[in-house]
Amino acid sequence: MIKTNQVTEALLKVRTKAPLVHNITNYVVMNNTANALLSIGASPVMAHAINEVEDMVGIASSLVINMGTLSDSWVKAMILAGKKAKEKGIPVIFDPVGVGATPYRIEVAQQILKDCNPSVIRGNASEIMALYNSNAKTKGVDSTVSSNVALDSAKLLAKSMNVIVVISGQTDYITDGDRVVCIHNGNTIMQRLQVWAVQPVLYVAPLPELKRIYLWLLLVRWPLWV
Ligand SMILES: Nc1ncnc2c1ncn2[C@@H]1O[C@H](COP(=O)(O)OP(=O)(O)O)[C@@H](O)[C@H]1O
Ligand SMILES: Cc1ncsc1CCOP(=O)(O)O
Repeated sequence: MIKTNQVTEALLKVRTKAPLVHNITNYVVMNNTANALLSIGASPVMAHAINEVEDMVGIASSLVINMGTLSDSWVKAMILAGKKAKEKGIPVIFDPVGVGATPYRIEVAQQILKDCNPSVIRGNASEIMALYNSNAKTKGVDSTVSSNVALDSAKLLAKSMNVIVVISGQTDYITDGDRVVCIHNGNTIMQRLQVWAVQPVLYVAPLPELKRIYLWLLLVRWPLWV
Protein backbone atom coordinates (compact mmCIF):
# COMPACT_ATOMS: atom_id res chain seq x y z
CA MET A 1 0.00 0.00 0.00
CA ILE A 2 1.45 3.35 -1.04
CA LYS A 3 0.94 6.06 1.59
CA THR A 4 0.03 9.59 0.59
CA ASN A 5 2.95 11.10 2.49
CA GLN A 6 5.43 8.88 0.59
CA VAL A 7 3.98 10.23 -2.61
CA THR A 8 4.14 13.83 -1.45
CA GLU A 9 7.71 13.43 -0.20
CA ALA A 10 8.83 11.89 -3.49
CA LEU A 11 7.36 14.72 -5.49
CA LEU A 12 8.82 17.30 -3.13
CA LYS A 13 12.26 15.71 -3.55
CA VAL A 14 11.98 16.10 -7.31
CA ARG A 15 11.06 19.75 -6.94
CA THR A 16 13.78 20.44 -4.41
CA LYS A 17 16.61 18.68 -6.20
CA ALA A 18 15.52 19.27 -9.80
CA PRO A 19 17.35 16.09 -10.85
CA LEU A 20 19.00 16.06 -14.24
CA VAL A 21 17.24 13.46 -16.41
CA HIS A 22 19.29 12.40 -19.41
CA ASN A 23 17.06 11.37 -22.32
CA ILE A 24 18.05 9.51 -25.43
CA THR A 25 14.66 9.54 -27.06
CA ASN A 26 12.94 9.60 -30.42
CA TYR A 27 12.41 12.70 -32.55
CA VAL A 28 8.61 12.41 -32.34
CA VAL A 29 8.31 12.79 -28.57
CA MET A 30 11.43 14.77 -27.73
CA ASN A 31 9.84 18.17 -27.13
CA ASN A 32 6.90 16.82 -25.11
CA THR A 33 9.29 14.79 -23.01
CA ALA A 34 11.34 17.87 -22.09
CA ASN A 35 8.22 19.87 -21.21
CA ALA A 36 6.71 17.03 -19.19
CA LEU A 37 9.87 16.70 -17.11
CA LEU A 38 10.08 20.46 -16.58
CA SER A 39 6.48 20.56 -15.42
CA ILE A 40 7.17 18.20 -12.51
CA GLY A 41 10.29 20.11 -11.48
CA ALA A 42 12.96 17.89 -13.04
CA SER A 43 15.68 19.15 -15.35
CA PRO A 44 15.69 17.40 -18.74
CA VAL A 45 18.55 17.13 -21.17
CA MET A 46 18.45 15.45 -24.57
CA ALA A 47 21.86 14.15 -25.62
CA HIS A 48 22.68 11.36 -28.03
CA ALA A 49 26.14 12.15 -29.44
CA ILE A 50 28.51 9.23 -28.91
CA ASN A 51 31.18 11.72 -27.87
CA GLU A 52 29.26 13.10 -24.91
CA VAL A 53 26.73 10.58 -23.58
CA GLU A 54 29.03 9.08 -20.96
CA ASP A 55 29.93 12.51 -19.60
CA MET A 56 26.27 13.49 -19.51
CA VAL A 57 25.35 10.33 -17.61
CA GLY A 58 28.19 11.24 -15.26
CA ILE A 59 26.25 14.29 -14.04
CA ALA A 60 22.69 12.89 -14.41
CA SER A 61 20.34 11.36 -11.82
CA SER A 62 18.66 8.97 -14.26
CA LEU A 63 18.77 7.89 -17.87
CA VAL A 64 15.82 7.33 -20.21
CA ILE A 65 16.39 5.18 -23.30
CA ASN A 66 13.55 5.28 -25.84
CA MET A 67 14.32 3.36 -29.04
CA GLY A 68 11.61 4.95 -31.20
CA THR A 69 13.83 6.29 -34.00
CA LEU A 70 16.91 4.13 -34.26
CA SER A 71 20.15 4.36 -36.19
CA ASP A 72 23.45 2.61 -35.63
CA SER A 73 25.10 5.62 -34.02
CA TRP A 74 22.14 6.15 -31.70
CA VAL A 75 22.30 2.51 -30.65
CA LYS A 76 26.00 2.84 -29.86
CA ALA A 77 25.22 5.95 -27.81
CA MET A 78 22.41 4.15 -25.94
CA ILE A 79 24.67 1.25 -25.01
CA LEU A 80 27.55 3.52 -23.93
CA ALA A 81 25.19 5.64 -21.83
CA GLY A 82 23.40 2.61 -20.36
CA LYS A 83 26.66 0.94 -19.34
CA LYS A 84 27.88 4.13 -17.72
CA ALA A 85 24.56 4.51 -15.84
CA LYS A 86 24.86 0.93 -14.62
CA GLU A 87 28.44 1.57 -13.46
CA LYS A 88 27.35 4.78 -11.71
CA GLY A 89 24.31 3.07 -10.16
CA ILE A 90 21.61 5.42 -11.46
CA PRO A 91 18.30 4.08 -12.80
CA VAL A 92 17.82 3.33 -16.48
CA ILE A 93 14.26 3.56 -17.79
CA PHE A 94 13.79 1.68 -21.04
CA ASP A 95 10.99 2.27 -23.54
CA PRO A 96 11.28 -0.48 -26.20
CA VAL A 97 9.25 1.38 -28.83
CA GLY A 98 8.21 -0.86 -31.72
CA VAL A 99 10.13 -3.92 -30.55
CA GLY A 100 8.84 -6.95 -32.46
CA ALA A 101 8.13 -4.94 -35.60
CA THR A 102 11.53 -5.61 -37.21
CA PRO A 103 14.45 -7.95 -36.49
CA TYR A 104 16.67 -4.88 -35.97
CA ARG A 105 14.47 -3.58 -33.14
CA ILE A 106 14.40 -7.01 -31.49
CA GLU A 107 18.18 -7.24 -31.66
CA VAL A 108 18.68 -3.73 -30.27
CA ALA A 109 16.17 -4.23 -27.45
CA GLN A 110 17.83 -7.48 -26.39
CA GLN A 111 21.22 -5.80 -26.42
CA ILE A 112 19.95 -2.92 -24.25
CA LEU A 113 18.40 -5.38 -21.78
CA LYS A 114 21.67 -7.31 -21.55
CA ASP A 115 24.10 -4.40 -21.35
CA CYS A 116 22.17 -1.63 -19.59
CA ASN A 117 20.31 -3.46 -16.83
CA PRO A 118 17.19 -1.22 -16.81
CA SER A 119 15.34 -0.52 -13.57
CA VAL A 120 12.01 0.18 -15.28
CA ILE A 121 10.66 -1.02 -18.62
CA ARG A 122 7.65 0.79 -20.06
CA GLY A 123 5.86 -0.36 -23.19
CA ASN A 124 2.46 -1.07 -24.68
CA ALA A 125 1.10 -4.63 -24.60
CA SER A 126 2.59 -5.73 -27.93
CA GLU A 127 6.00 -4.34 -26.99
CA ILE A 128 6.07 -6.06 -23.59
CA MET A 129 5.06 -9.39 -25.16
CA ALA A 130 7.70 -9.04 -27.86
CA LEU A 131 10.31 -8.18 -25.29
CA TYR A 132 9.52 -11.27 -23.25
CA ASN A 133 9.20 -13.55 -26.29
CA SER A 134 11.18 -12.46 -29.32
CA ASN A 135 8.95 -14.60 -31.59
CA ALA A 136 5.94 -12.36 -30.83
CA LYS A 137 5.40 -9.87 -33.66
CA THR A 138 4.07 -6.30 -33.57
CA LYS A 139 2.84 -4.01 -36.32
CA GLY A 140 4.67 -0.79 -35.53
CA VAL A 141 4.66 1.51 -32.52
CA ASP A 142 0.99 0.89 -31.59
CA SER A 143 -0.27 -2.16 -29.75
CA THR A 144 -2.37 -4.77 -31.53
CA VAL A 145 -3.73 -6.22 -28.27
CA SER A 146 -5.11 -4.78 -25.03
CA SER A 147 -2.88 -4.29 -22.02
CA ASN A 148 -4.32 -7.13 -19.89
CA VAL A 149 -3.19 -9.66 -22.53
CA ALA A 150 0.43 -8.80 -21.74
CA LEU A 151 0.16 -9.06 -17.95
CA ASP A 152 1.63 -12.57 -17.68
CA SER A 153 4.55 -11.61 -19.93
CA ALA A 154 5.10 -8.45 -17.87
CA LYS A 155 5.20 -10.38 -14.60
CA LEU A 156 7.59 -12.98 -15.96
CA LEU A 157 9.80 -10.30 -17.48
CA ALA A 158 9.81 -8.37 -14.20
CA LYS A 159 10.70 -11.45 -12.19
CA SER A 160 13.36 -12.75 -14.53
CA MET A 161 15.12 -9.39 -14.88
CA ASN A 162 14.39 -7.89 -11.46
CA VAL A 163 12.81 -4.80 -13.01
CA ILE A 164 9.55 -2.92 -12.72
CA VAL A 165 7.46 -3.41 -15.85
CA VAL A 166 4.78 -0.94 -16.88
CA ILE A 167 2.19 -1.77 -19.58
CA SER A 168 0.31 1.21 -20.99
CA GLY A 169 -3.13 0.80 -22.55
CA GLN A 170 -6.80 1.15 -21.66
CA THR A 171 -5.74 0.06 -18.17
CA ASP A 172 -2.12 0.73 -17.20
CA TYR A 173 -0.41 -2.02 -15.21
CA ILE A 174 2.70 -1.68 -13.05
CA THR A 175 4.31 -4.85 -11.72
CA ASP A 176 7.45 -6.04 -9.98
CA GLY A 177 6.51 -9.63 -10.83
CA ASP A 178 4.60 -10.23 -7.59
CA ARG A 179 2.49 -7.15 -7.03
CA VAL A 180 0.35 -5.51 -9.69
CA VAL A 181 -1.00 -1.95 -9.58
CA CYS A 182 -3.75 -1.04 -12.08
CA ILE A 183 -4.66 2.45 -13.23
CA HIS A 184 -8.07 2.54 -14.87
CA ASN A 185 -8.24 5.91 -16.54
CA GLY A 186 -7.50 5.27 -20.20
CA ASN A 187 -9.43 7.04 -22.91
CA THR A 188 -9.65 5.85 -26.49
CA ILE A 189 -8.89 9.36 -27.76
CA MET A 190 -5.46 9.03 -26.20
CA GLN A 191 -4.84 6.02 -28.40
CA ARG A 192 -5.31 8.25 -31.44
CA LEU A 193 -2.63 10.71 -30.38
CA GLN A 194 1.06 10.19 -29.99
CA VAL A 195 3.07 10.83 -26.84
CA TRP A 196 0.55 10.63 -24.01
CA ALA A 197 2.76 8.37 -22.00
CA VAL A 198 5.94 9.70 -23.60
CA GLN A 199 8.20 8.08 -21.03
CA PRO A 200 7.58 5.88 -18.04
CA VAL A 201 8.00 8.84 -15.72
CA LEU A 202 6.19 11.50 -17.60
CA TYR A 203 2.49 11.46 -16.86
CA VAL A 204 2.15 15.05 -15.93
CA ALA A 205 0.60 18.50 -16.21
CA PRO A 206 -2.00 18.27 -18.97
CA LEU A 207 -3.36 14.98 -17.69
CA PRO A 208 -5.79 14.14 -14.90
CA GLU A 209 -4.44 14.04 -11.37
CA LEU A 210 -4.61 10.26 -11.31
CA LYS A 211 -1.91 10.01 -13.92
CA ARG A 212 0.57 11.43 -11.46
CA ILE A 213 0.23 8.30 -9.36
CA TYR A 214 2.03 6.48 -12.10
CA LEU A 215 5.04 8.70 -11.64
CA TRP A 216 4.84 8.63 -7.88
CA LEU A 217 4.77 4.87 -7.74
CA LEU A 218 7.97 4.73 -9.69
CA LEU A 219 9.61 7.39 -7.58
CA VAL A 220 8.59 5.73 -4.34
CA ARG A 221 9.92 2.43 -5.58
CA TRP A 222 13.18 3.97 -6.77
CA PRO A 223 14.15 6.60 -4.21
CA LEU A 224 17.68 6.73 -5.60
CA TRP A 225 16.23 8.36 -8.64
CA VAL A 226 16.19 11.76 -6.99
N1 LIG B 1 -6.78 1.29 -26.03
C1 LIG B 1 -6.80 2.31 -25.16
N2 LIG B 1 -7.95 2.69 -24.59
C2 LIG B 1 -8.00 3.71 -23.73
N3 LIG B 1 -6.90 4.43 -23.34
C3 LIG B 1 -5.71 4.10 -23.86
C4 LIG B 1 -5.59 3.02 -24.81
N4 LIG B 1 -4.29 2.93 -25.17
C5 LIG B 1 -3.64 3.89 -24.49
N5 LIG B 1 -4.48 4.60 -23.70
C6 LIG B 1 -4.14 5.72 -22.80
O1 LIG B 1 -2.99 6.38 -23.34
C7 LIG B 1 -1.91 6.32 -22.40
C8 LIG B 1 -0.61 6.16 -23.16
O2 LIG B 1 -0.50 4.88 -23.68
P1 LIG B 1 0.28 4.53 -25.02
O3 LIG B 1 -0.51 4.95 -26.20
O4 LIG B 1 0.67 3.11 -24.94
O5 LIG B 1 1.56 5.47 -24.82
P2 LIG B 1 2.54 6.06 -25.94
O6 LIG B 1 1.74 6.88 -26.88
O7 LIG B 1 3.53 6.86 -25.19
O8 LIG B 1 3.18 4.86 -26.56
C9 LIG B 1 -2.24 5.16 -21.47
O9 LIG B 1 -1.63 5.33 -20.22
C10 LIG B 1 -3.76 5.24 -21.41
O10 LIG B 1 -4.17 6.20 -20.46
C1 LIG C 1 5.28 7.34 -34.44
C2 LIG C 1 6.63 6.96 -33.97
N1 LIG C 1 7.51 6.37 -34.83
C3 LIG C 1 8.67 6.10 -34.26
S1 LIG C 1 8.74 6.58 -32.65
C4 LIG C 1 7.16 7.14 -32.69
C5 LIG C 1 6.50 7.73 -31.51
C6 LIG C 1 6.41 6.75 -30.36
O1 LIG C 1 5.98 7.37 -29.21
P1 LIG C 1 6.29 6.76 -27.76
O2 LIG C 1 7.73 6.96 -27.47
O3 LIG C 1 5.41 7.58 -26.85
O4 LIG C 1 5.88 5.32 -27.79
